[in-house]
Amino acid sequence: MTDFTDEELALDPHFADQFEQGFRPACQLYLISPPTIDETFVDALAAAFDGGKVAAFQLRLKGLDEEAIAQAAAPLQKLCADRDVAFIINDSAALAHRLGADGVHLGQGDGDPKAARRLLGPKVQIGITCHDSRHMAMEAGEAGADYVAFGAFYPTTTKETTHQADPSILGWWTTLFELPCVAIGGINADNAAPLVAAGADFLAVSGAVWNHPEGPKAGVAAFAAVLDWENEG
Ligand SMILES: Cc1ncc(COP(=O)(O)OP(=O)(O)O)c(N)n1
Ligand SMILES: Cc1ncsc1CCOP(=O)(O)O
Ligand SMILES: [Mg+2]
Repeated sequence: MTDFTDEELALDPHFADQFEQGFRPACQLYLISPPTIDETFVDALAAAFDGGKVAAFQLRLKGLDEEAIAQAAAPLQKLCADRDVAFIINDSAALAHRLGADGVHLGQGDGDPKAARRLLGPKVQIGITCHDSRHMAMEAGEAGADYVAFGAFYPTTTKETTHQADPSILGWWTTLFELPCVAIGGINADNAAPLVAAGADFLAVSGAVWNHPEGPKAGVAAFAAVLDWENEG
């Protein structure tokens, strides 16, 4: 891995190209599936979409083989297409390619982003986990990612996490780079405001929606308090 010096951070031509003071769209919701689902989940997902504007949905099913995920994906991918929500596959560029998904999310151990780009072409979104690392985020940008994901910002029971991110990394990223950044980890409607204020382009959320006491529609609707949905037209 390359180590970037402070001078390189300031002068790297690739990143300098991305530096713009222009328009940045308002922060949006990026919904992540529960780690396990059953055949009724498509109804829960439709209810979640009824709660407010969801920009992207990630199918994140842990411990299932590719065939089982592909089967589960079909009705969910159709619903996303009908509701104009980007359909993102977790972990596997090969599966995203097979399904014709709108994107893939890759962790640091989920394969080479450049190989994923070669497989998926320029139109499919590639997101990369960068934990709390500025270095990983810049490498992801250089490798051609469409977004970088930082986290976990808050304690979560959805995934065992070993990295804790501070909101300042979002401010640092958005000041320097145009490439969107995603905040993830234990985010709910009550603790999201500092992440939005720091510059998160997307809030990636699972438990706050699926475990909301009044159901997923209310879980999504609760984010209206922190996301500028009214101004989006
Ligand atoms: C938007 C987003 N950000 C981070 C992750 C975590 O990815 P990874 O580190 O590969 O861990 P798993 O999700 O695979 O357990 C994510 N899925 N989505
Ligand atoms: C997948 C993932 N990666 C880092 S934290 C996390 C879990 C996100 O789920 P929740 O919003 O329930 O904390
Ligand atoms: Mg992964």
